[in-house]
Amino acid sequence: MSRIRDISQTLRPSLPVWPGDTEFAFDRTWKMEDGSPVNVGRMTMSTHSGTHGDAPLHYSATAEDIASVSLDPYLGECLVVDARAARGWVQIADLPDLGGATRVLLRTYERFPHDQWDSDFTAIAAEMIDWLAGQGVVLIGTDAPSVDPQESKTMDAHKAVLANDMRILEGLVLDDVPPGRYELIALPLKITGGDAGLCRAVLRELPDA
Ligand SMILES: Nc1ccccc1C(=O)C[C@H](N)C(=O)O
Ligand SMILES: [Zn+2]
Ligand SMILES: [Zn+2]
Repeated sequence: MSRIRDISQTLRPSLPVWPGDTEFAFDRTWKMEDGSPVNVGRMTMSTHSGTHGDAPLHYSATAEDIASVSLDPYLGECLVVDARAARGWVQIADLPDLGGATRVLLRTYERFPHDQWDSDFTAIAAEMIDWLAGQGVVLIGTDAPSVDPQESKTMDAHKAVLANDMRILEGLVLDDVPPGRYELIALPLKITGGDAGLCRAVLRELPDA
């Protein structure tokens, strides 16, 4: 059985979220301790909390919601890239030979900031998004909470993703993942009207070529 690497954040009440966004909350509405035959919980959270996939609707008011997008980009072979040397933005020069990979996941953190919000995360240069699209890349993933800087108002990287009809994964946890090729499985929740979908993202080792 090939090894599975969980590259997802854990949803919990102390989960750091985008400044001003909805805090993650979970409580139990049916309790066995109260005589219910089952335990049932409910969650309150932002669509962009934790590890998630953006829908085109997030950055274009007339584009597809997360329930409508094809699942193909979120399933299949990917390349994990160690981009920790990038400063401020990941640029084309920070990339290795992609070897034809169509899904690229970028590690920018030495250690993922599980316990505090990082406003100064490494974004992705829009020119690099365009270049990746030219290389046939259909999905870009990052351990950062966004492909654009936190204070961005122009959302250049998201707009480049839209122009190239690519897909995005954000909030991945890649600390212990050696660079290289893996099978990506990261299916966003199917939410009508959703501007993003929570993912349980995993990587599976590929059989030896
Ligand atoms: N929660 C937010 C609230 C307002 C503005 C951005 C966010 C984000 O989470 C960024 C998002 N993950 C993005 O796709 O860039
Ligand atoms: Zn997002
Ligand atoms: Zn985004």
